[in-house]
Amino acid sequence: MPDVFDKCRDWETHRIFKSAGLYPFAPAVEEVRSPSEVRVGGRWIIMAASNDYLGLSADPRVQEAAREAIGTRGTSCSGSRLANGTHVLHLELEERLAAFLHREAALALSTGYQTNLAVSALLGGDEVVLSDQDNHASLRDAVRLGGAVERVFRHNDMEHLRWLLADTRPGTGVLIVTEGVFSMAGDMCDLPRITELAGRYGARLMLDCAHDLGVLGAAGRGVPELLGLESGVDLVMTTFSKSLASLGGALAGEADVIDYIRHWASPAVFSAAMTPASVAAALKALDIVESEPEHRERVMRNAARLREGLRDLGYEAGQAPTPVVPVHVGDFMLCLRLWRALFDAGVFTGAVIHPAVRQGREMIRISATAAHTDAQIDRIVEAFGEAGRTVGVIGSRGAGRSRL
Ligand SMILES: Cc1ncc(COP(=O)(O)O)c(C=O)c1O
Repeated sequence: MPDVFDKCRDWETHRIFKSAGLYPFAPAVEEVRSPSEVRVGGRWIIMAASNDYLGLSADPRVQEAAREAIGTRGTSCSGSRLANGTHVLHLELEERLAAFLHREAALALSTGYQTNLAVSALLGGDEVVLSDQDNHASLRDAVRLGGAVERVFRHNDMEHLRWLLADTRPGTGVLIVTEGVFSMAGDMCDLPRITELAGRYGARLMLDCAHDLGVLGAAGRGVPELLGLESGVDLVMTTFSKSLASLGGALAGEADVIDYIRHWASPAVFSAAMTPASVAAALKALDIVESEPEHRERVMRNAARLREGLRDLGYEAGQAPTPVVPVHVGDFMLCLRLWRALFDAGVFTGAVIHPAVRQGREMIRISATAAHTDAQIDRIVEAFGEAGRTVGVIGSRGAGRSRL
């Protein structure tokens, strides 16, 4: 009989990563001086891969809120939300989020991944989900868990989406699922067209705002606020692990829908509630998002400075004004070599390879944060110059010589 463990013993990616000195896949952080400076392998280097966009994980107010919650409520809720795990803090966070997002209700779960999985409660065999090709794995997994039919449209291809809507049997419930800011390439969905199509065909729209909440829009409510299209989105999802400097996630929408998910979603029913420290940190970070727009302004300035510097070197660094700056490489080994050269030059970026992206779409992903100083942004750019020349992805004179 074949051994189900056999495949684990000698798989190619594993071998490549080990030989590149990248085991287990990314180096472990030993100490954190700030969200933009960490010690790895005994060296202080610039962190350019963290999704702590507003730099709030280092904010003394957020840290104190987490400490206080541990002091008064302990380290764990030790039970699911439907059993003993709901504390008044969870309810406060849900009420605050619902009010912030101008929705009737919200449900907070222990990770963003689980939050997306919880949408499976809405998705039975009779429903069809129309999903962008570049959607996060958790959104794709939710459809599988629920058992709905998934039809994938080419990334941001609105004509393909329109065709799929027109091709769906009349009377079928349809949920369009996409992301405000796409997690890897940092581009935005075409929300004006999507909301128009959803309205025209009577489909519901769910938007994953993991990477835009707290960052985009005058008040930080993400892409729907930025584009003035909040009423066109039926279900908003966000995580707390990025701008809100914590761990967890939330769905916000109509009260009946949120209650239904709360009761029927396995990830909500069969998993422990967010820890008190995570809830308290997210609540405090939300206060800061609501009252201090300067952090948003700073991260967007840093992202623009980074993009401009990379373009001057000859890199194509994404078009959208978001904190996620992608450097497309398009080759697995080249991506790892560039990542390694950047790391050796003192910059910790994200090597984005399959399965995080489709094969051939490999990239180095940089996250700008409000914590980066101008000097750090300039050093990141400089490192891309050095590393790019070492690996041969840009020419010796930089601009205009890029092979990317
Ligand atoms: C678009 C998107 N949705 C959901 C998630 C899952 O969130 P979390 O990591 O907080 O579980 C992520 C995380 O990377 C993401 O990028």
